[in-house]
Amino acid sequence: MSRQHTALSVNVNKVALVRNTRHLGIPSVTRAATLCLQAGAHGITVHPRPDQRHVRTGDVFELGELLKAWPDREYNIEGNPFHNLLEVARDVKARGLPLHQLTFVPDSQGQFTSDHGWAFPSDAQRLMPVIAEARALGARVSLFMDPEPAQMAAAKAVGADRVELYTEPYAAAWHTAERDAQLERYRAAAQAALDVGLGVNAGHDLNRDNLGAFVRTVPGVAEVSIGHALIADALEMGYAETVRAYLACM
Ligand SMILES: CC(=O)[C@@H](O)[C@H](O)COP(=O)(O)O
Ligand SMILES: NCC(=O)COP(=O)(O)O
Repeated sequence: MSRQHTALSVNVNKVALVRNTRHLGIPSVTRAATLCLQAGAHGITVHPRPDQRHVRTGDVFELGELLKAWPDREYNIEGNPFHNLLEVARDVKARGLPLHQLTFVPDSQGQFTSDHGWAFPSDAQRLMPVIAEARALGARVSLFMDPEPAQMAAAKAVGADRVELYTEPYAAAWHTAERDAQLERYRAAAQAALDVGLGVNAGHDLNRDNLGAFVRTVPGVAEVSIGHALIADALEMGYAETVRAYLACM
C-alpha cells in the first residue's frame, strides 16, 4: 500500500527576519512565498510573534491576499491563542482571507523559539474555548505537542483537529545513537493521535537530512512545516531548487 501524501508548508519567518533589519522591503516575504508555491510547496506557514521580530501582522494579511490566488494551497498561521493569535485570525477572517489552519503554540512572549508543546490536563480548561472560537472562524486547529502518546487523547478531547509533533528532539538526535529511539517515540505518538481520530502534523528543525526517515517511519504525517533549514538552504540553492529538494525527500 502506498504511503499517505505529506504536504510541505514553507515557514517564511526567516525571510521576514532578514527583511526587518532594513526599511527597504527586501527580501520580499510575498515573493519568497510565491516562488515556493510555484515550485510545488503545498502551503505557507507564518508565526507572527507578539514581538513582531519576523513575520508581522501586515505580512499575514499580504500572504493571505497572495494565497487567495492559490486556492488549492494551505495557509497555516501559528502562535499563542492567549497572546495575539486569535486577534490576528479574527482580522484575517474579517478581511475575507483564507484561514485554513491555526496551530496553537504555548510560547511565552518574546520566546527565543518554540521548545515545548501543550500539557494536559493542566492546559485543558483554558484551551477549550479558544479552540471553539478558532473552529467557529472556520479554521482547522492543530495543537503543538511533545511526542507523548498518553497526551493525544486529551488533545482530541479538548476539540483539536490535529496535533503538530514538536520535532526538535528528533532533529537533535539525528547524528547520535538516540536516533532510532527518538523515531520510535514519534511513531508511537503519531499512532496514538491517529487512533483517537487526530490528524498529524510535524515541525521544528526538520531538514533535508532528517525529513525522509521521519515521514517514512512516522505514520500518517499529513503536513510538515519547515522554515529555518529550508530558508538557509534557499540562500545557497534558491527557493525553487530548495523546495523541489525537500519535496524529493518526502
Ligand atoms: C512552532 C514552531 O516550531 C515554529 O513556529 C518555530 O517556532 C518557528 O519559529 P521561529 O522562526 O520564531 O523560531
Ligand atoms: N511549525 C514549525 C515551523 O513552522 C518551522 O519550524 P523550523 O523549521 O523553522 O524549525
